[in-house]
Amino acid sequence: MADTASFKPTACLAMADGTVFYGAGFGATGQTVAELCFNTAMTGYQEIMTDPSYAGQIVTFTFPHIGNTGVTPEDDETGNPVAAGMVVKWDPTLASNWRSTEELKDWLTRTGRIAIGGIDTRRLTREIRRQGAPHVALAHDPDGNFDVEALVASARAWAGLEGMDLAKEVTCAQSYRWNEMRWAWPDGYPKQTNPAHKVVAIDYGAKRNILRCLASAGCDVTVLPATATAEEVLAHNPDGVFLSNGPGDPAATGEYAVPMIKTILDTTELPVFGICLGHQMLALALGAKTIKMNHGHHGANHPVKEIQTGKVEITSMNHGFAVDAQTLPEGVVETHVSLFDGSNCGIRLDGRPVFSVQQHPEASPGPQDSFYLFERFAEAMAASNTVEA
Ligand SMILES: NC(=O)CC[C@H](N)C(=O)O
Repeated sequence: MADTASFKPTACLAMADGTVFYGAGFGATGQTVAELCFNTAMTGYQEIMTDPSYAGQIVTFTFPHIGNTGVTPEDDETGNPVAAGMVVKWDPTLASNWRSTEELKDWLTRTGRIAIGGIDTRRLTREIRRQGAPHVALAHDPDGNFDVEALVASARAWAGLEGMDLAKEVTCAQSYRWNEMRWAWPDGYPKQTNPAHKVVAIDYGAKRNILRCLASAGCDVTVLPATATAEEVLAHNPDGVFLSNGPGDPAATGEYAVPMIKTILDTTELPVFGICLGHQMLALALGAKTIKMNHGHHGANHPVKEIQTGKVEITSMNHGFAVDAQTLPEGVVETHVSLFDGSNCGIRLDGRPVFSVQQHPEASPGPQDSFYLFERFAEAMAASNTVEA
């Protein structure tokens, strides 16, 4: 048995309500303040940590074996981890995978992300559900010196994600082209050499695998920064416009993104497809409202029903806000619904090739049931090109 009497914590997680968890720190030292969420996926901790949608959030992993596949640059959803920190049950498992190029611990240290192990993640998850996405301070000090009152005070002082636009911080600085497709054995990521559709993708914090799925569905993708105007989008003469996932409050990001989306909808007949934050902002542009959820959806096995077909897809989810289906105006149809809590998971504009979903059809990590949505977008672009011709 471990000698608990001599255990000296090297990390501390302090919640705004005064609850404190002690554990063993790893990764970077220092402290950070963020919203705490939990993710139930059994694989893909690297993709989760590098998903830009997690800016401003610390992720509790409910699956206990974290670290066992190490880290490889091939699995990054963007350059570096974006989530503010990591909470796990045990010390990270040593990497045991042929694709791994670095241990999880070393990667977190190198990229400046704080982690805490040795936490009763089941108890913590119940706390997150009870309190509803609590604000927390996470500190890692190898000497174990913590000013707990100051940590609690900084968690209390943090303004929270509501009203926060984080897309501006994680979007690309300049536009770029993308032609890499989905992973295919044994070649890794093949290139799309014969694209059929020109797509402008707005990067509110886009995951690479979304861009890969677009390329795999036959798209030649040009990625533009979050603040791109409708004129800048249309200057590329696209066949369709894609609105990406991203962090923060859709209403705050929508202050500049929604007018752009509205102009595209009002002045063109172009197909538009949105995922997650992109879905929420399309809904705002169509006149609906978004709401903050209690503890959100973060996992890789969330059942979503497509209302028209009754078909259920198992999906990847990562959101803390949702479209309020009660506020959808006439002409906007609810297409998908969460079977966990009935929250809205998809909309379409009646009679137009304009649609979006809350789930992550690119998975990464997670099941690929929803890939058909990329094909649907490609089909919509093919159909609208035929009409023009
Ligand atoms: N994955 C996302 O795009 C997340 C969207 C938004 N930031 C939310 O938390 O709901």
